[in-house]
Amino acid sequence: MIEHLLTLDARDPLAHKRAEFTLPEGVVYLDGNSLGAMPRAVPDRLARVLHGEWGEALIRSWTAGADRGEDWMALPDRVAAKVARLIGAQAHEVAVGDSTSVNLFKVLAAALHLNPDRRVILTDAENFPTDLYVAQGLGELLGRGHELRRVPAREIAAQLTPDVAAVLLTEVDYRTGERLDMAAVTAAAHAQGVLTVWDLAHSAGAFPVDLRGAGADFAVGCGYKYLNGGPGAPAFVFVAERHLPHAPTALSGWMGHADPFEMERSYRPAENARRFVVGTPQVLSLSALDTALDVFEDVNLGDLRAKSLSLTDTFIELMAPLGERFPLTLATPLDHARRGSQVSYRHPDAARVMARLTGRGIIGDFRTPDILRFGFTPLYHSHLDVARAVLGVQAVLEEQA
Ligand SMILES: Cc1ncc(COP(=O)(O)O)c(C=O)c1O
Ligand SMILES: Nc1ccccc1C(=O)C[C@H](N)C(=O)O
Repeated sequence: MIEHLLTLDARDPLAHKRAEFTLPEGVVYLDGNSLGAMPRAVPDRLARVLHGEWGEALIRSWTAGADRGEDWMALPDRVAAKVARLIGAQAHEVAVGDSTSVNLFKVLAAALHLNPDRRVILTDAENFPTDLYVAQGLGELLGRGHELRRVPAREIAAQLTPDVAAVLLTEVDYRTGERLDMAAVTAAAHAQGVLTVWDLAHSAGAFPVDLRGAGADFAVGCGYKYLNGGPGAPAFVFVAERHLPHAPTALSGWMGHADPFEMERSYRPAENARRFVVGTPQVLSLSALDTALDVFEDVNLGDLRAKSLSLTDTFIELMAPLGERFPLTLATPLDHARRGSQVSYRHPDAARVMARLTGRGIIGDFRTPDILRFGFTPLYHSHLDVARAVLGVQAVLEEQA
């Protein structure tokens, strides 16, 4: 078996990418779906921004290099263009800034505005909490009788009734790693006059996303997971070109204005998705994300997906014998089309198992109530790492038995 894994690693077209990350010795880091590892080039970039651009050039950095598009003002747009490639969007459909939660509020507000005669936001009952809270809060704030209707993900297509304004879904479930069929759900929603809002937190950078191909209306996602932008990295927002002229910005700030330094008395939004940038761009964290995204520059996204599936297949295969000896139940679909880039198991004592695994340097996540979650990152994992992780799980389960 080990020979087979070594052969897979020897043939891995992405093997060289690992050297572009800083990872601690002796750790198998299976938590890039919560906080991605640090790309090696980030500290130097931040040092340049801190000492040169902030320390020396000071206020001039907002506009210095504008002719080459290197000014701080254009930084959100440069980062947006890099994200666009990873999510199958055009650069002018993407904006970067704020958090995923805040961006969710903006696009959901726009979607509800574009579908004014309907009052239901349909969502997966098990959606990530922030998605549920933002939708609930926005509905209450609007004070027009909006209802957040939570149904099991599998029933979404059957629940697209004429009262539904928007469907809010996370493409890859944060607990089980189950991936929804974005194109099919979007087509079904559109057939019923429903707009779609996709949360790509566990998709962007994990595999190629095709928002345009799917015909999606709106999307958001995190900068700090598979995009490796660092803790609290700015998030992204996608608005399909056809909605841009009509999509209102619930938070209309001066940095989303068509010409911020004109200081006009009334708001005139930028024509592109830049209108969804609200206030002053977070230059330090945007710079880290900008450099982190360069890691993807020479990456073929088909290779990324193929390797992700090979890693998760290998993990599932090597874990199978443990499932016969211990109370472990696979929670992730075997079907490739329904899988993201993580594998999860249910275990009655999952919290303790994960604490012990972490103690051994196998870092994954426990998710309430009983989920052991292992995130695989095709840019910095080898098949040998997968085997090390399984040996760690075996040791912990044997210790606990
Ligand atoms: C599906 C999903 N949406 C959103 C978030 C996070 O949103 P924020 O970055 O605003 O905390 C996460 C993880 O924290 C997530 O898993
Ligand atoms: N942003 C965080 C801050 C602190 C701890 C975890 C997170 C996560 O991102 C969790 C992740 N969304 C998850 O799917 O579990």
